[in-house]
Amino acid sequence: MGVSRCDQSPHWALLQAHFNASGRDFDVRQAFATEADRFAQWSVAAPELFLDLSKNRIDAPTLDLLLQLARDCGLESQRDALLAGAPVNLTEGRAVLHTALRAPAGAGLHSEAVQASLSAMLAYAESVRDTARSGITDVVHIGIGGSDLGPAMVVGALQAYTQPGLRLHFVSNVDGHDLAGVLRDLQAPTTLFVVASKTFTTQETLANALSAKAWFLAAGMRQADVARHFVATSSNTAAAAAFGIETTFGFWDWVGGRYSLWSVIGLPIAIAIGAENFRSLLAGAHAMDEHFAHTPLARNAPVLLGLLDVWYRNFHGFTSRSVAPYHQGLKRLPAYLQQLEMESNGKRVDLQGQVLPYATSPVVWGEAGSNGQHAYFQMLHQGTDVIPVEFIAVKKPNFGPHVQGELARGLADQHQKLLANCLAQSQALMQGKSYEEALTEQAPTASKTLAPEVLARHRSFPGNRPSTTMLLDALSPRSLGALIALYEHRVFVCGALWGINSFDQWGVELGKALCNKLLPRLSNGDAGGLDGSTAGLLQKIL
Ligand SMILES: O=P(O)(O)OC[C@H]1O[C@](O)(CO)[C@@H](O)[C@@H]1O
Repeated sequence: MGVSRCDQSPHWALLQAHFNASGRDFDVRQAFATEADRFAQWSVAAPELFLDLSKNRIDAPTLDLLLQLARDCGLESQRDALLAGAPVNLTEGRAVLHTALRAPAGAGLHSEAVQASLSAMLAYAESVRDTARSGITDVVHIGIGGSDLGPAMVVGALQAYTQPGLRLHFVSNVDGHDLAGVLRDLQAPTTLFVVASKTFTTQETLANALSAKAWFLAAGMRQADVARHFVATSSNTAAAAAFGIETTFGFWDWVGGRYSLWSVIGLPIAIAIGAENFRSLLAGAHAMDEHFAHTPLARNAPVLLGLLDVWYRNFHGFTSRSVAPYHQGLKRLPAYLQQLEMESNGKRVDLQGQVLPYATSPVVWGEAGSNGQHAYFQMLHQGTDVIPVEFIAVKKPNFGPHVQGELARGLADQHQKLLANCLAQSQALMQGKSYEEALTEQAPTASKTLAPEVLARHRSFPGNRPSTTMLLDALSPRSLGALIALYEHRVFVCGALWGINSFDQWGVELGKALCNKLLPRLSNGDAGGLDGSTAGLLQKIL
């Protein structure tokens, strides 16, 4: 049966009944005790990564119902429509075709245009990388949201693949401290600015670009130099030209902002890691696209993750999910995922505009491990909320060619510690520590005067806290491409079941409009007609 929303499927009610009967009390520890092959049953090999779902509150009957729910919602036909370029972004009347950007030459939609755009962008990136000829030592990428987070996250993750002597900087915030901090150590003659904005109307980006240009000219450069030192990436080439930028790498309206790192918006990535590595990034993502398109739902990694998200959000009522990448290079991944997931699925009406009676996007948050362990993991282990955690571990480190000898041995040892920490955290979340165990334990730092029973209650852990572990062999352009595409498709799966448009972002418009109205008041001091709080704050600022 085909329904446009998950709650219209009979399996929605069946899932609720199943949750009430057994799902609520599901204990992962018991599941491991009774299912000898639980790890094998609940792990999946997908391109470039291995997914261990076994520490989640899931069993075969639950998955079966979730799969039936997905089929009722037409997940496969919705996926096929997305990949075929149907206008699935209903409210903007657009196709959503980031997958076409990573299809091999000759395959995929718009292939000719995509390959031409890619080749031009990569050729330019290579010319910048030829620092002896280009004279460029620093590239400042100016953009925000989807025109910043993806490139910044990928460049950070692939540091080991970057070229010495060519530094990438990312400026996004309208707060001038961001640009000022970056410009402090730069020289105008050796700096290239890339102004990235799909619409080329974004306040933050245009303000930073104007200030960057003013700094450039004030440093003794001529107007004629601007052409060589400022380029743009945008789907609004006319606006970029009107802004005074001669060279713009264009792209299409069917590339959503938060899905745009695969397009010319990825220029800083290509400058950082080179054309060949950029193509590997695309190839890794394409491999995941193929997995998503052709693997049966029950073994399809993004589908399984998406179904688990629905199970946790709509039945268990978990309000957030924490992402813990155990690789310092992935420290910006949580921020990137916040836009990908929360801008995509932070919606409250269905495709017909009807208010939804169920929850959609969870809060997504996190920090690189092991740092997070010393900040918020206390709450994950003993707090009152259950928050599923997603661990990302990388088997082999790659510190770069400068790491040799004793340092290499020391850092390899640190990597073992990192992996042990990662495994230990998911183990501790699941295992917990019973009151009885805590009672029998000696804790050297514990109070000697407090009753042991009271102490044991403070020192016990409930356990049964769910987690997923994603394992990558190495953090390479290819594996990172696959990882990002996995997340993109998982977000799509959730949106498809929830019956929402995952590809618009009207929710950010109101704040933008009000900001434009407030801006002159900060100069003229007029607080007339404002609400009491905003008027009061304005007067305090002035
Ligand atoms: O690339 P642009 O057009 O400057 O937009 C930047 C970002 O602003 C948003 O429109 C809203 O925050 C995002 O969707 C987008 O990624």
